[in-house]
Amino acid sequence: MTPHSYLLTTAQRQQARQRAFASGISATDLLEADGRAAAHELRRRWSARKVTVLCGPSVTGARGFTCARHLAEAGFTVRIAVPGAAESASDPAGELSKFWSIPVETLNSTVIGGADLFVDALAGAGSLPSLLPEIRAALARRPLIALDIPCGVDPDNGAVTFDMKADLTIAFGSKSPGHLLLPGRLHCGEVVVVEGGLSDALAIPTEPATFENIPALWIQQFPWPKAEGHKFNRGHALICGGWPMTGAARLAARACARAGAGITTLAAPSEAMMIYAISLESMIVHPISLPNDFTKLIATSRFSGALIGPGAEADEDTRSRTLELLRTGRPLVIDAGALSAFSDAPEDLYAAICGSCVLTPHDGEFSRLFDTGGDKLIRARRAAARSGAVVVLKGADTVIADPDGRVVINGNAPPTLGTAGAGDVLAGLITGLLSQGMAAFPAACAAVWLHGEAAEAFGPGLIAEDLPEMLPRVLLSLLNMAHPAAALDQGAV
Ligand SMILES: NC(=O)C1=CN([C@@H]2O[C@H](COP(=O)(O)OP(=O)(O)OC[C@H]3O[C@@H](n4cnc5c(N)ncnc54)[C@H](OP(=O)(O)O)[C@@H]3O)[C@@H](O)[C@H]2O)[C@@H](O)CC1
Ligand SMILES: Nc1ncnc2c1ncn2[C@@H]1O[C@H](COP(=O)(O)OP(=O)(O)O)[C@@H](O)[C@H]1O
Ligand SMILES: [K+]
Repeated sequence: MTPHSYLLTTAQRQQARQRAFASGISATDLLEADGRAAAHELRRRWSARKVTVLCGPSVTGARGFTCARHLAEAGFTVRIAVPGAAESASDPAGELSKFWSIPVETLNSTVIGGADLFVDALAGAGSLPSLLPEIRAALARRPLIALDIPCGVDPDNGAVTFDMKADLTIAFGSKSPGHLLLPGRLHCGEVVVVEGGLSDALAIPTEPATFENIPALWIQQFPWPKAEGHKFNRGHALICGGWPMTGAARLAARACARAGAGITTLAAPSEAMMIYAISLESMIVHPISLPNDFTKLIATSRFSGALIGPGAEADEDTRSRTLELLRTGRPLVIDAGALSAFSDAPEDLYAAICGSCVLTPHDGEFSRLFDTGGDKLIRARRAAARSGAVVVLKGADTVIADPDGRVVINGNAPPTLGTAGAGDVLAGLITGLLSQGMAAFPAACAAVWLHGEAAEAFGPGLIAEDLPEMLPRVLLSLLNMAHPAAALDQGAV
C-alpha cells in the first residue's frame, strides 16, 4: 500500500499531528513546511502578482498565513483577509504572529477588490455566514486556490454546505475522502498533493483505512497470463444469462473474457440459446431448459468464478440459483436482478454468503438490501460488514468496501459511463479477474479502475459495447506500469 493512496479523515490528520508533536516536531515546523510547499506550488503555476489570502480560524488558516509570507517573499503583492474581526486570526501555536509582516484585514469587498488570485484558507471555518454574495461573486471572477479543501466541503464525506468552487486544491501529504466523494469533488477543481511537514510514516493512519483507487493498491496481484498457462488453468468463468434481456449478460461475458478468463461459459435459457451462441463466438453456451439443468451444469462445470444477475428477473428462480452458486463456495459476483431477488429477505442472502463474493449494487439496488443511513463510506462499510461480501457501491464516486473495514474510493470514472449496460460490463470484468484467482477486494478495485480507464480512453460517444473493446489498450498501459511497480514490495489490498 503506498502512503499516497491513503485518504485521511480530519480525526486521522489530528492524530498524525499528535504523533508528530510526540516525536519532537513543533506546530510551527509543520505549518512552515506546509505554507512553503503551498507557495512553491502556486509559484510554479503563476508569476508574481496581486493575491489575497483568506484565512479562517483553523490550522488551514495558519497554513494560509505562512503561505502568504512565502508568497510575499517571492515578490507577490499579498493581502490577508479574515472573516470577522482581524483579531480572530488563527495562530494555533501562539508563535506564528512574529513572522507576520503583512497586516491582517477584515474580509470585505474592498480587501478582495483588485486581486488577481485568491487563496481560500478558510477550511474548517464552518458555513461562513459572513461571506456575502458580493464577495462570493468577486471570488468567482479570478482563479481560486483552496488550501486543504475548499471552504464548505466536509473533508470526511464530501458533503457541501457552502457553494464556493476552487480551480485548484492543494492538499498536504495526502488527500481526504472529501476530495473524491461527490459533491465535494466537484468543488475542488484540480487536486494536487504536495509534500508538507508531516512525513508519510507519521501520516499512515490507524484502522480502518480508506484509500484512493490507484493501481499500486492491486497491481501486484493482477493475474497476467503465465508462460505455462493454458485456457483450462487461466480461469474458467460461468456467466448466467437472462431472457428476454440478453444484452446484459452478453456484455458481461465479453468483458469477462477480455479481462483474461481462459474460458467463458454461458448458462443460457434455451429460448435465447441462439442469440448467445451467435454473438459470442469464442464462448461455450449451455442451454438451460429443464429445472435441474442448472444444477447439473454447476455440478459438472469446473468454473472458477461465476456471475449472476445481469438481465435476470428478480424472481424465485434467480434467488434459488444464486443460493446454489453460493453453496459451491466458489468466487461469485452478484449483480442487478440477483441482488433485487433478495429485496424481501436480505438476511437470507447475507447468511448464504461465504468465501469470495462481490455485490455490485447501484444506489437503487443497494436500498433494496441495506440500511441507507449515513454517508457513502459509512453505508458501504456497514453493508460489507453486514453481508460478509465485498460491496461495490456504484456511482460517479464508486466506493468499494471489504468486510474487514478497508474502503477504496474510485476517482477515474468519467460521466460517459452513465449509459445502459456499463454496470453489466463492470460485473463481467470483476468475474473475469475472480475466475483467474484474484482475491475479491483487489479484483473489485482493479475492475472499477479498468472500467473508468476504458471509458476515459474511448472518450465522448461511449456506449457499453465499446468498453470491452477498449480493454486491450488499457491493459497494455497497466502492463507497462506493472514492471517497475513489481520491484517495490509495498504490500497491497
Ligand atoms: N442491454 C441489456 O440487456 C441491459 C439490461 N439491463 C438489466 O436491466 C435490469 C434492471 O436494471 P436497472 O438497474 O435498469 O433497473 P432496477 O433494478 O429497477 O433499478 C433502477 C431503479 O433504481 C433506482 N436507482 C437509484 N439510484 C440509481 C442509480 N445510481 N442507477 C440506476 N438506478 C438507480 C432508480 O430510481 P429512480 O432513478 O427511478 O428514482 C430506478 O427506479 C438488470 O437485470 C440489468 O442487468 C441494464 O443493465 C441495461 C442494459
Ligand atoms: N456520472 C457518472 N460518472 C462516473 N461513472 C458513472 C456515472 N454514472 C454511472 N457510472 C458508472 O456506470 C456504471 C452504471 O452501472 P448500472 O447503474 O448498473 O447501469 P446498467 O444497469 O445500465 O449497467 C457503474 O459502474 C457506475 O459507477
Ligand atoms: K447493471
